[in-house]
Amino acid sequence: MSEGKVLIGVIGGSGLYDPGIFSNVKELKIYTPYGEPSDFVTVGELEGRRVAFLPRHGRRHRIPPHRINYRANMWALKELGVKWVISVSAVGSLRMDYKPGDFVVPDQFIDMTKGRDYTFYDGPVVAHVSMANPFCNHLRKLVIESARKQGITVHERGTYVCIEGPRFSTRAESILWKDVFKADIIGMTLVPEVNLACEAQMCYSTLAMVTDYDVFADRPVTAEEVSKVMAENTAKAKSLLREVIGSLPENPDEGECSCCNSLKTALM
Ligand SMILES: CSC[C@H]1O[C@H](OP(=O)(O)O)[C@H](O)[C@@H]1O
Ligand SMILES: Nc1ncnc2[nH]cnc12
Repeated sequence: MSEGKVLIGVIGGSGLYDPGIFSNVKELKIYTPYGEPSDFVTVGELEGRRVAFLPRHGRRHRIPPHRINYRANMWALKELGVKWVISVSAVGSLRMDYKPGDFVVPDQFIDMTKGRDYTFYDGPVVAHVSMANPFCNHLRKLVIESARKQGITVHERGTYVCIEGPRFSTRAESILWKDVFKADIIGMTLVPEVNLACEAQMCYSTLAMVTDYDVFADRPVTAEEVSKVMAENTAKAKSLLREVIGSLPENPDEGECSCCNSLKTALM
């Protein structure tokens, strides 16, 4: 396979620190204007495509959600030529019918984070990207179809509420997210990854794995529980990634969509 652009990027979340399914693997240290990404980027081949993998918490899960250098991570993927980003995340469920072990492909988010670096456009160039449809619909559809093909339980929609962390929610907060905000799933890492992808004009979809019922349910969630359920389900996540990656176009010009032009109407 020719060296060249890497069109597909995978960001691994809690429990997914190593793709383990690539061949001809190389590890790249990438320097960015924002400092270091969370780890080396592993570039390899899968289903005839060149794919880059980056664990957002670092391989040994050393970086908490509020300390992740999201700008460096997204810059590194863009620098490699990535057009499609599939981000894998562990999430809590805010509804009983989204069960631990199920997958969700969110279509909306609510941002409850407090102090992250949200933009590549800190001035003097200013951009206001649209977040009306924050995820790439083409990529979402591919992820959903791939899950169905593999017989994996997947929920086609969901609003992800992103909290600052690293603590889990109080019971009062959890009930607020669920009953007032009407969010479906909860995590700590979607923002600002999703909006930086948009600013970088990359297509972005999240493959969220439900690891627990959030604390509105009777039992408080623990990090141990999240890791256990994630570990039980990483094989499913990997085979789903293989299916999605194999179904992406080999030619980058195929599948052009509005994500690739998000700056057209955003710059001041
Ligand atoms: C280990 S529990 C909380 C942790 O898991 C999720 O991370 P990720 O989205 O990277 O899988 C959640 O957002 C928290 O960061
Ligand atoms: N219940 C929860 N709250 C926040 N982040 C999570 N990640 C996984 N489960 C979570």
